[in-house]
Amino acid sequence: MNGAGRQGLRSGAAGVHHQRQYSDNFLDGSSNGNRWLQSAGLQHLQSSTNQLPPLQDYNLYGGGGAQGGRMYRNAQRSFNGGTEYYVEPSTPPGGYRASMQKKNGDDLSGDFSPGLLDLHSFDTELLPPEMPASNAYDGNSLYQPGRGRSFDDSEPYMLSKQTGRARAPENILKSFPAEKEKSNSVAKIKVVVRKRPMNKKELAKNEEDIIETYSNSLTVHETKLKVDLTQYVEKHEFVFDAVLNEEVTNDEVYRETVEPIVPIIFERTKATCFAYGQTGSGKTYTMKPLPLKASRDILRLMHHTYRNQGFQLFVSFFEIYGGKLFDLLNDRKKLCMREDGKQQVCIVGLQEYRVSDVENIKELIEKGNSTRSTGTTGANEESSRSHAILQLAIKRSVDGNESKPPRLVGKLSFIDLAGSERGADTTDNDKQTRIEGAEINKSLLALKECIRALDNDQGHIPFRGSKLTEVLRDSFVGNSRTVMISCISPSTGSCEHTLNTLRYADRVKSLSKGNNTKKDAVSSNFNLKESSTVPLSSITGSAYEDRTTDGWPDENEGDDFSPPEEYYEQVKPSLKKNVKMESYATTDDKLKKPSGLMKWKDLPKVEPQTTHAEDDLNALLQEEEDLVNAHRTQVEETMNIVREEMNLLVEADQPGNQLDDYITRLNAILSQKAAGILQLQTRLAHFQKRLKEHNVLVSSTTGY
Ligand SMILES: Nc1ncnc2c1ncn2[C@@H]1O[C@H](COP(=O)(O)OP(=O)(O)OP(=O)(O)O)[C@@H](O)[C@H]1O
Repeated sequence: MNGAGRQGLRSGAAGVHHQRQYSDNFLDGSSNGNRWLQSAGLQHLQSSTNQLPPLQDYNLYGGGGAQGGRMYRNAQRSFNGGTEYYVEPSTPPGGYRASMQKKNGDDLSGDFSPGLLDLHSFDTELLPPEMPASNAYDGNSLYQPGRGRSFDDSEPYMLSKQTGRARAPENILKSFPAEKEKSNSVAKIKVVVRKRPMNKKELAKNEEDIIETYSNSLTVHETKLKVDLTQYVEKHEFVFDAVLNEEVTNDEVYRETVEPIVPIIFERTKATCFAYGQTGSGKTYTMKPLPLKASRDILRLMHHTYRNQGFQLFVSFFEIYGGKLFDLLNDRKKLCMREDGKQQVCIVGLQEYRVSDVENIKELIEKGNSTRSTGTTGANEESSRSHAILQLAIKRSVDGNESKPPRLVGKLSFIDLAGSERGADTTDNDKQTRIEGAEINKSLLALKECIRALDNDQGHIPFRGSKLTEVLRDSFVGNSRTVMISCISPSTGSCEHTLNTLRYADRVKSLSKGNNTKKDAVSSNFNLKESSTVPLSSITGSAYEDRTTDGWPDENEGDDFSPPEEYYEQVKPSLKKNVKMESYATTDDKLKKPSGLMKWKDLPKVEPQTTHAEDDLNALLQEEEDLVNAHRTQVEETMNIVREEMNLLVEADQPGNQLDDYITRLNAILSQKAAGILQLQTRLAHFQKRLKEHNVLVSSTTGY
């Protein structure tokens, strides 16, 4: 990984070379900075400071061709013609109405005039909470197509065209027992981790599964080298709202993440669900089924709980690539984002479709996916540099008036983020790659900041941090919910990226009020002894063979993705016999760690021979890391403060600006700045003192 290795520590007296990998800088795009601490009485220390984030990169913007995109690239067009459906694009103010029919698999590219989706004028403004019942109308009648199939309330809904099976409304309603109560209990921010199974390549390379999962926590077992070159395992523990292991199906993922927020988007809530993680960790696999499942539930609610209340469902799908927007439901038409006088975001030209049955939605999602994939060169390298955003908007006509455009009630946005490790590519020699890496960095950083602001009910939300957060602006104001799914790969080779992903998730979680996140055990505990004495035999691996050419079972084959029985019989018979559950407290049976192979048994079980000197050095290293982390946080905060100051200056220039208000806010900003600097200075002084205590001399010169 670029920008990973950061420092080493040399113990002169012992004559040994002690190295630790820092892997926390993917967000900063820091390059291969090196720092060498040389232990005291032993040698002096030389430090270089190039590990700081290249701040100027945050200003890089734009660039990028139009070939991004890979979301759901494995999507198959399972819809086989023969089904007629009707899709209505959104009706912009004073605009047009277009309809589209599909028969026998005809292409979807209808004659759509580009719509102007003005999020401010009629979209972001939410309806008042209550609408008089007398004004309610049946939204379906408004767009009842002449031909094609639309939802008819009188018929048993959810009649599957493929199977012809109808589901009884009572059963369906069971899934939403008490929407209102549910909504109150939905956390503002939910951080869920999903671990994917080992794939064929990893198995072929004899890689090990280093992630142990419990119901809401996990442990990463990182294999490291001790000073005497013996291996040991360092444990990193994390706690999240939920941890979903490799046996968890997409259905269960949906139930854990999105299902609880579906009912509350009828209650004027905007919710965002995004997947995050390194390339190949399962973001697309995880995100792909969610919008369809959510739409299905939304339609159920619309046609039962909220029957005849005039709700309508709209779909749009676009991607951000290199800071530019492309409409995935309109031949990758380039879109532009504008801000009006009231600082409301408009995505000019974004096509939005009104949908009334699940098949419509499925078609649109598949169309978007295929547009996305055909827009790429087919190389994953390129595709994982774009963010894909699918939005489901619930609208309602004002006073049942058909001539007026419907107003937004709530919105559910699904975001398949670019591979997180891409953000580290800012050192790449290729300018374009660097720009993209910087944009991804910016997006991830800005997303975290927005979530932080959101959860703290902060007045100022740093949307402008990136294109992604600007686009999602209206999802971060008012009543909103965020679900983050961190996708991780299980294998040894991905350890560093996995830790990065988990640390990012951990930060997001720790921003949340009332979080219960335990810190990464290693970052707060440098007890080498403890991490060395992990009972290696307790680590179980689980893997099973994939069935397709790209190393995975076909993700479209259904949600159930469990290891085939024959895998145990033919591929790893030992797995079945060696099943051994360690006595981990697991509250939820279905999330229990699957039985698996005892791993790392070949690894020498070295008793750590840590000396006092080594402990001291490790302690110093840890403190050094803490200092750098604190510095990083302080830089992030300074950037926010500077943005706030700039806003304040802009406001100060406005006629009629209140001097009192300006003075108060400036005072607050300056105090905040001073407090941040003071805090860092104190920490630095403490670290210097510790270095002195251990006779570590810090030299500012380059020589040893
Ligand atoms: N939980 C899972 N169970 C089975 N297969 C999975 C799982 N997660 C991911 N896969 C498979 O792993 C491969 C990579 O997953 P996916 O394309 O979703 O990764 P990604 O994180 O979206 O990568 P990129 O950022 O490059 O797009 C795919 O073949 C997918 O089917």
